[in-house]
Amino acid sequence: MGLVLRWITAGESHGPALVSVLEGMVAGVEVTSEDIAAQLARRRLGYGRGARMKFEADQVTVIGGVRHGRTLGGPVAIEVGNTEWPKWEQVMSADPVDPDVLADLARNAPLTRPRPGHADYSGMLKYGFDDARPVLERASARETAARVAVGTVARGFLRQVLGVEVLSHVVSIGASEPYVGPEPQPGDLDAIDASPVRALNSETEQAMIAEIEAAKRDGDTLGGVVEVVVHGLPVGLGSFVTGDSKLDARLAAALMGIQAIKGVEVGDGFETARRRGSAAHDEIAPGDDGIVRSTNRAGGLEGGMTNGAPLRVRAAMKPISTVPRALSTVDMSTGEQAVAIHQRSDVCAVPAAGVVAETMVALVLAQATLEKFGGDSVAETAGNVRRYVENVSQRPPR
Ligand SMILES: Cc1cc2nc3c(=O)[nH]c(=O)nc-3n(C[C@H](O)[C@H](O)[C@H](O)COP(=O)(O)O)c2cc1C
Ligand SMILES: C=C(O[C@@H]1CC(C(=O)O)=C[C@@H](OP(=O)(O)O)[C@H]1O)C(=O)O
Repeated sequence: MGLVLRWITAGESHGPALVSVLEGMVAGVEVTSEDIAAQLARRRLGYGRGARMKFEADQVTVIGGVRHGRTLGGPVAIEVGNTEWPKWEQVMSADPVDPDVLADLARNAPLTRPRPGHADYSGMLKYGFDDARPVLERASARETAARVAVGTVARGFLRQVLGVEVLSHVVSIGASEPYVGPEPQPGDLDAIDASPVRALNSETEQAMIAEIEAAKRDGDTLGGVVEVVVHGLPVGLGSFVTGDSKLDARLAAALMGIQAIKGVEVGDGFETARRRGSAAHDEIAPGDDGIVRSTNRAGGLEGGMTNGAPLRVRAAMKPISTVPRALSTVDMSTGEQAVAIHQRSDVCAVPAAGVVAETMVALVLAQATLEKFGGDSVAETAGNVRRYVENVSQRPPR
């Protein structure tokens, strides 16, 4: 399947910068460096993040594809500078480094003890490295900053052509009781962002904070579950005709592509598998203004297509792999039992993962929107959307 919208990132966690390119975006999407910086700032927040979030800043430079606050139709390229770079210049230099300096670096900071739960072990074997540095630098979730940068353009596009906002909230952290209640509305996003754990209500928020505090005290780490919700999508994004055009498949792949995401649920997900069919689907009834459904167990997706109900997908994040209470491993240079390195790390990054999950959903939805409606400018795509929405009849025949 040829994809009309593509994105790619490059860069290492402690390199000079991360870069991302978004190809296939129409002209006329309103986006500024401030908009990108604001999304990057949301990704840095959250109770339980580690020291690096405090002393490092994301420096945004739009390299191409945008002029006077609007996209031009060509590839959009964004750089997110790592302000920590001066301290890492020798360790991460792209050019050969003096062999004595290199030997010194290896002696003082040998990364020969792969950390369980990270890419270290398989990456060292696969690429033939005797050191985990070249693996962890790219495997690090620092890379998600570059995704959030181009995702800001996708969010602007969705807002302008479909009038939708992509939002998320944290459902649970560790063993905290999952949030149960009405799904968030676009107007709730500011309040969610103001919550230190991006929770929808204060009761779940307190339970989540308590979980993080307890894990921190025990030298441990946590994962959790986030939910992404989009209201107001038109019917028919994605398709049932092939497996790889199904929107649920594409959303799942995009969410699973986020570091540490180990499970994805669409709508009621795994809970649906426990129900009988009569209590698992969303019955259809005629309403005054088109058809109505009294439930949304499917999370707005049937047959790989949006069905007009709010889109609702969840992603489960495993606990942070770099556990302060060091895990057992093997020193690859000696073959001896050892403990994994721990210098610093997040206790919990679930609130940040929610912002990254929003980003991935926004990118996939922008891709599916461009596939269905085409166009080279916001005006053209929005016009195509308007004609379709006017013509598509959701009314049952009378
Ligand atoms: C926003 C975010 C922040 C993360 N921060 C850390 C961290 O500080 N320490 C850590 O060990 N893992 C962190 N991770 C997870 C690892 O990057 C990830 O588990 C690792 O690269 C292995 O990949 P996998 O879990 O997808 O198999 C973070 C993930 C995300 C999404
Ligand atoms: C830098 C970010 O996240 C990092 C993701 C990460 C990991 O292993 O994934 C490990 C930590 O970095 P370090 O090992 O340098 O302390 C996090 O701070 C970021 O999100 O901007």
